[in-house]
Amino acid sequence: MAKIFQVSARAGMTRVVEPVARTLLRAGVTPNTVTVAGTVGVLVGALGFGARGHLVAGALIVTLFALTDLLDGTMARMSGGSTKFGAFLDSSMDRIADSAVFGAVAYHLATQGDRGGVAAALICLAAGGLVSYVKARAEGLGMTCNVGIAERTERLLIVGVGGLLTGVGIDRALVVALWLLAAVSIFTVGQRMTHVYRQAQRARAGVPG
Ligand SMILES: CCCCCCCC/C=C\CCCCCCCC(=O)OC[C@H](COP(=O)(O)O[C@@H]1[C@H](O)[C@H](OP(=O)(O)O)[C@@H](O)[C@H](O)[C@H]1O)OC(=O)CCCCCCC/C=C\CCCCCCCC
Ligand SMILES: Nc1ccn([C@@H]2O[C@H](COP(=O)(O)O)[C@@H](O)[C@H]2O)c(=O)n1
Ligand SMILES: [Mg+2]
Ligand SMILES: [Mg+2]
Repeated sequence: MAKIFQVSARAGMTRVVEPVARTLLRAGVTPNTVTVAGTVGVLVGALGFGARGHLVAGALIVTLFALTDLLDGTMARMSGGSTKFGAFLDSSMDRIADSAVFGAVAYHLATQGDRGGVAAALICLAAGGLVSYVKARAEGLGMTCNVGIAERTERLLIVGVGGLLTGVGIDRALVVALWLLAAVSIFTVGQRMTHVYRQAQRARAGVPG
């Protein structure tokens, strides 16, 4: 379900993303520059706005710059220049951006004296990092781990919608979204670990694939 959403959302964005990617390439901008600039934009939105309680502005700025994550890969593919370093940079910058988003949310809730909300944000921070780590470790060991209900896009969407709703006055929306996200992130860690366990078992038994 999550995969279907991601694939169709990505397909829908292609018509917008490709012309922008072409224009940037013509202007001499490299995919790595877009990767880094997009992350800096997310940091500004999360730390400069979200952490200070400007939730609507924070969510909109983070959304705008998070979407550039679709642009760098497209630019790399268009220029025939997808690189190992680019893939490494993209994934590493994603972790920095995600940490800033959940760190900012935790900080904001701490300034409100909402200890439960801070706990939820910290669980999301840790569990989201684990979701990505388990995949990276599996891939490093030559396995695949492309599964899970709460991949990066879903995690950002859940916290973004929660932040936006609280920003327009629905007080508990952000904290409810964080507890929901904490639960689905932990579940996703379990899904990914189970997936890797099964692959390792099949490999030990000599089953191909
Ligand atoms: C206090 C302030 C709070 C502010 C919070 C705001 C949060 C932001 C709110 C919403 C943002 C939604 C935008 C989502 C854009 C996400 C873009 C994205 O991630 O695209 C990349 C993704 C493919 O990922 P990559 O291959 O580049 O990265 C992989 C990923 O990092 C993996 O992580 P993992 O899943 O494992 O944890 C790594 O493992 C892997 O190594 C790495 O390569 O793209 C897609 O797959 C599909 C793109 C879907 C496009 C989504 C479109 C969303 C449509 C509209 C967005 C606007 C909605 C507005 C909602 C309201 C928000 C305010
Ligand atoms: N600076 C970059 C960024 C990405 N890539 C390549 O694109 C893949 C990710 O594509 P997205 O559309 O999801 O961003 C990544 O794995 C790299 O192969 C790159 O080469 N340089
Ligand atoms: Mg990208
Ligand atoms: Mg990325």
